Amino acid sequence: MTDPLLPHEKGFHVSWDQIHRDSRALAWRLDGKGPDDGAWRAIVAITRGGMAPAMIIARELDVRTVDTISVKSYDHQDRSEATVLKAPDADMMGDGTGILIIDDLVDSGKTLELCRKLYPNAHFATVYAKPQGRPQVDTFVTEVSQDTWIFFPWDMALQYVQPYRGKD
Ligand SMILES: O=P(O)(O)OC[C@H]1O[C@H](OP(=O)(O)OP(=O)(O)O)[C@H](O)[C@@H]1O
Ligand code: HPA
Ligand SMILES: [Mg+2]
Repeated sequence: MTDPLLPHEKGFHVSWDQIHRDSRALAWRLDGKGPDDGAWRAIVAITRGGMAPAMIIARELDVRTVDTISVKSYDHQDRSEATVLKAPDADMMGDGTGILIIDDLVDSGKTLELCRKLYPNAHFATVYAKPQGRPQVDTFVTEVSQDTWIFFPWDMALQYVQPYRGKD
């Protein structure tokens, strides 16, 4: 059966400019919300997707200590069990108090659920959120429907498209 939806109707395509603006908006929401006079002790990016937003947020909030947690949950668009491939510095993390953990998006919530078990007092923030994962995220900017696939600029390239009326 042919799919009734055009590609652009199934996907939410995010440009570099938009991820920059949305990551800045997330930073401004997080500003002054840390436990220590409003300051955050460190930012931890969930690799790989959280790295670009985390860099932008670290710059906006003037946080110089940035670490990573490597979590793998998907092979392309297929979900698998979330596993930690590399943990951040244990002494710095403690139970997560004062740590801002950033990802590009929350979908099923499995990635953040795993990170929350490890660092229960950290603050979890994502740029985008789908409804199923919302309970796992403390702060986000934009919600999209569960059946929308978000395409990030690092996974895309500019290419020619047929005019709309040229399609059959
Ligand atoms: O809420 P969930 O259902 O767990 O999905 C969200 C996670 O999935 C993607 O990462 P992925 O594991 O594909 O790795 P990547 O960031 O390296 O692309 C995305 O960047 C989030 O980290
Ligand atoms: O919608 C998505 N887009 C990109 N990566 C993802 N990983 C889980 N969900 C998504
Ligand atoms: Mg990821």
